[in-house]
Formats: sequence, structure tokens, C-alpha cells
Amino acid sequence: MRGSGCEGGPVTPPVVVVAVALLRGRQLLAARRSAPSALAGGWELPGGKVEPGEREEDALVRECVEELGVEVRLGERVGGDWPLSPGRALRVWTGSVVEGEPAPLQDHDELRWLSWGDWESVGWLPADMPVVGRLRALVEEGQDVLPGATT
Ligand SMILES: Nc1nc2c([nH]c(=O)n2[C@H]2C[C@H](O)[C@@H](COP(=O)(O)OP(=O)(O)OP(=O)(O)O)O2)c(=O)[nH]1
Repeated sequence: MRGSGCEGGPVTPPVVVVAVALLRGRQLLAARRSAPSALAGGWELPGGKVEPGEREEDALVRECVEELGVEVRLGERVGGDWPLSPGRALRVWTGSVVEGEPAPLQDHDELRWLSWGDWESVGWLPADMPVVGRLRALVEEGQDVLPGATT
């Protein structure tokens, strides 16, 4: 299109951080970061950066093995790109644990299954707050957000 005023160079794709909202019924797993110091003590959804050449969903399954020691099955995407710091985007899926019990093996010093009424009771990292709100709305609407959800 002429006259668009877009004079910049090629757009650099964002660094993608993937995270999973693990649900057990209406309980949500929150993880408290242990590092770096600027983020330590903040609560987040488990996950991490996608490695070069890696599929996003594969990265998320890998991170759950490394960080929590569990196998997960992913469900639906929650929203689109959630803003992080400039040049970074957070992409979130729902999921459920299919094998193992989550433990804070790496990057976290505490895990907590938050019951439905307590989802906002921890100090989420700023980027996660709207994600948690969106997820609550989806569950409230009765959307089937989990893979092969049973009761
Ligand atoms: N995993 C995760 N990271 C989040 C969330 N919210 C949020 O702001 N972040 C930020 C914190 C970090 O700056 C960045 C994720 O980086 P990370 O350190 O967890 O990534 P990683 O496990 O791949 O670690 P590394 O290999 O780079 O050490 O995204 C979230 O819910 N989950």
C-alpha cells in the first residue's frame, strides 16, 4: 500500500515464552519463581523460552518435564500473544498432568494448586494477571478448555 509510512526495516519476530495453565478440575497450578532476583517471589504459569527450531507445544511439554517432573497434555490456547517486556510475547495453553505429581525441580521454590476461589490470592507476575482473568472467564462460560476433559 502506498503512503503507509512504514519505513522501518524487517520486523523482528518476538522471543516467544510459552506457559501452561495446568488445571485439575477447577484448581490452577501456580509456580513461584526463585530466580532471577528481579522476578523471584513472583507467581507464574510453568513454562519458558522456545528454543530455536523447536515447536512451541514441544517446548512447553519439555519445560514441564524439566521444571515440574511431569508429563502434560495440552489443551486450548488461552488468548493470543500476551505482552511481556518489549520484543517478547507470552503464549499460553491450558493443560493437564497425565503422569507424575508436580514438584518444584527447577526455577521455582514453591508450587500451589489454587482452588477456584483462590486464583487471585497469589502475587502473579504482571503479564500473568490478564491471562488468569481470561482463563477464569473461559471456565466460567463452561468452555471445554482441557484435552479430552472428563469430570
Ligand atoms: N515461564 C513463564 N515465564 C513468564 C511468565 N510470565 C512472565 O512474565 N514470564 C517471563 C519471565 C521470564 O522473563 C520469561 C521466561 O523466561 P524463563 O527464564 O522462564 O525461560 P527458560 O525457562 O527458558 O529459562 P532460560 O533457559 O532462559 O534460563 O518470561 C509465565 O507465566 N511463565
